[in-house]
Amino acid sequence: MKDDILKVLLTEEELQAKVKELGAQITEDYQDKKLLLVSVLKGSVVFMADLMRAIDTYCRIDFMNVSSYGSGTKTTGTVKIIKDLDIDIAGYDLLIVEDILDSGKTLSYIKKILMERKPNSIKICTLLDKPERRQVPDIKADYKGFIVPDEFVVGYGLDYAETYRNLPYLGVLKPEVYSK
Ligand SMILES: O=P(O)(O)OC[C@H]1O[C@H](OP(=O)(O)OP(=O)(O)O)[C@H](O)[C@@H]1O
Ligand code: HPA
Ligand SMILES: [Mg+2]
Repeated sequence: MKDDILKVLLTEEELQAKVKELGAQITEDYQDKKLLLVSVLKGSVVFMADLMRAIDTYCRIDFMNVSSYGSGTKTTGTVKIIKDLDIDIAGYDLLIVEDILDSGKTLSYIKKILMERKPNSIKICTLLDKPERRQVPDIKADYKGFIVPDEFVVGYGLDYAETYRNLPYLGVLKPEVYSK
């Protein structure tokens, strides 16, 4: 698997240090709030698992599964709900936890449908932001780890064709992997 990686963009140490920083900021900001962390499956699962342990205030967690990339590297533009939240979010301060903000279609769709359910507040925490690829201009992250260049990245939860999510770092694949 490691042989498929062309270059490492963010090391395990860099990712872990940033997660600690984000967790500390969220801890401070949500002291007196009713925090609900909403992890968007499957890409955010690794980030979520680390981030929640870097947060030192009361919180609940829930999961939502949406998908728009199928098995390729381009968004299909249609966001599908595969699994909805389990709990009624009215009155909660939601923090949507995402691995990457790319075209913006996934997060703008999720934010819109969750706002209709009248939570107390909604904010977005994304580990990665790829602003050069944005198609929905008004979607912004409230907490952001790193800005990444316009390249398809894998690892730390992010996949290509459902593979490479288990890499502990973030990398770019060799071009020949896509023609396999
Ligand atoms: O800003 P966008 O262009 O919408 O892209 C971002 C979304 O795409 C990926 O999810 P994907 O739909 O591939 O499903 P996955 O999380 O299960 O990998 C990623 O995890 C984000 O959720
Ligand atoms: O760069 C990416 N890598 C993996 N999944 C993604 N979903 C949106 N952008 C990406
Ligand atoms: Mg995702």
